[in-house]
Amino acid sequence: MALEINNKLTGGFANRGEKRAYVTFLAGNKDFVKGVVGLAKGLRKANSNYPLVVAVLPDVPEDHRIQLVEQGCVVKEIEPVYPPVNQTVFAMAYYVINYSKLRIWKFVEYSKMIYLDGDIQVFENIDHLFDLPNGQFYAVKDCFCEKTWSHTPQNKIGYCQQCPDKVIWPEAELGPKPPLYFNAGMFVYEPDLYTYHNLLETLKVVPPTPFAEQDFLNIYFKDIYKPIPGIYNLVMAMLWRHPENVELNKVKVVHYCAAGSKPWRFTGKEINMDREDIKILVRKWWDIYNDESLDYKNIIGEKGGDGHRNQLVEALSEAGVLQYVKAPSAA
Ligand SMILES: O=c1ccn([C@@H]2O[C@H](COP(=O)(O)OP(=O)(O)O)[C@@H](O)[C@H]2O)c(=O)[nH]1
Ligand SMILES: OC[C@H]1O[C@H](O[C@@H]2[C@@H](O)[C@H](O)[C@@H](O)[C@H](O)[C@@H]2O)[C@H](O)[C@@H](O)[C@H]1O
Repeated sequence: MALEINNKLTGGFANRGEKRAYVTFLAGNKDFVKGVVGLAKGLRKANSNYPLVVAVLPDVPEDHRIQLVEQGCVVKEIEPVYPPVNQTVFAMAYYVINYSKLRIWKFVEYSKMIYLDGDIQVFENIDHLFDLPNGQFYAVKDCFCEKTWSHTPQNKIGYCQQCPDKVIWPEAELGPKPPLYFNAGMFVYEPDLYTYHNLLETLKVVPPTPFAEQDFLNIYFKDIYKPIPGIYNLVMAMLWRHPENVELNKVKVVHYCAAGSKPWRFTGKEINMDREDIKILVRKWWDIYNDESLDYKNIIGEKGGDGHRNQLVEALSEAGVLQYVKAPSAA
C-alpha cells in the first residue's frame, strides 16, 4: 500500500536507482557552519563515495552557503517545521528548531541517505551502511544517564538501555520496559514523500516533548528501528557513563553532543571536558578542519576547468546564491 502511494506521490521515483548521499542540517548564521565544513572535509578524508547534502534553513546567510558549495556540498534550502503549540508539554527551546530535520524525507531524488548532525565527524569510511537492507530505520542507541535526561523515568531510577541489567526495569510499578531509543544525530533512512507527508501530519497531533524531533522520530519509527553498533555514532557521554561499551580505537563516527564538546567552541572548562580522550577527539576534529589539502578546490584543482566552474554556478544557483556569482567568463 505504502509503496503504491509512494510511487504515485513520487511520480515513479521508485525507479530512481541507487542515488545515495549523506545529509546534514544547518540553521542560523553563527558558527555551526564550521561543523558542517568539518564534516564535508572529514567525509572526503574518509574517501566517501557520496556527496554531502546540506539542508539549510532560510536564515543561513549567503556567505555560509557559498562556503559550503565551495566545499563541494549540495546546498538545499528547506522551510522550518514548527510543532503545534502545546501548553502542557514543551520541547527544550533550543531543540525546537530541530523539528525542521523532518524536511529531509522529501529529498526523493535520493534512494538512500545517511543523516549526520553538523556536530558529528566521520573518521573512517562508513559507505557500507548504504548497503543495509531497505525498509528499516538504522541508528545508534542513546544513553539516558546525563542530566539532560533528568525529566525521564529511566533517568530517575538509574535505568539505561546501555546496561539494562544494572537497574532492572520495574514493570510492576512502571509498566512495560520502554522500546529501544536511538540518538537522532545519525541515522540511515530512505527518503519518500509518503513518509514525509505522514511525518508532518502526525506531528500535528503529537505534543512537543523535551527532545523534540528525536523523541518524535523514536515514536514514529519504533516498529522498524534497528540498532547499529555505537562505533557509528559515539554519543560522547558514553565515554564517562559506559566506558565498558566503548573501544575508542574502533569508533568510526564521533558525535560532539556533550555540553562544551563542540570543537569550534571548545574551552575545556565544562564538566568532563578536561579529559584526555576528549582533548584528543577535539584535536582530531581540528586537524581535519585545518587540513587545506582536504578543501574541495584542492581536490578538484585546475583539472576542474570550465566544467567545474559551470558545476559551481549550478550548485550556487540551487543554493539560492546565484545572484552573487558572476557567470563564468566566456571561453
Ligand atoms: O544553532 C544551531 C543548532 C543546531 N543546528 C543543527 O542541528 C543539529 C542538532 O543540534 P545539536 O548538535 O545542538 O544537538 P546535540 O546533538 O548536540 O544535542 C546540529 O548538529 C546542527 O546540524 C544548527 O545548524 N544550528
Ligand atoms: O533535538 C533533540 C536532539 O537530541 C539529540 O541530542 C541530545 C541527545 O543525544 C541526548 O541523549 C544527549 O544527552 C544530549 O546531550 C544531546 O544533546 C540529538 O543528538 C540531536 O541531533 C537532536 O535530535
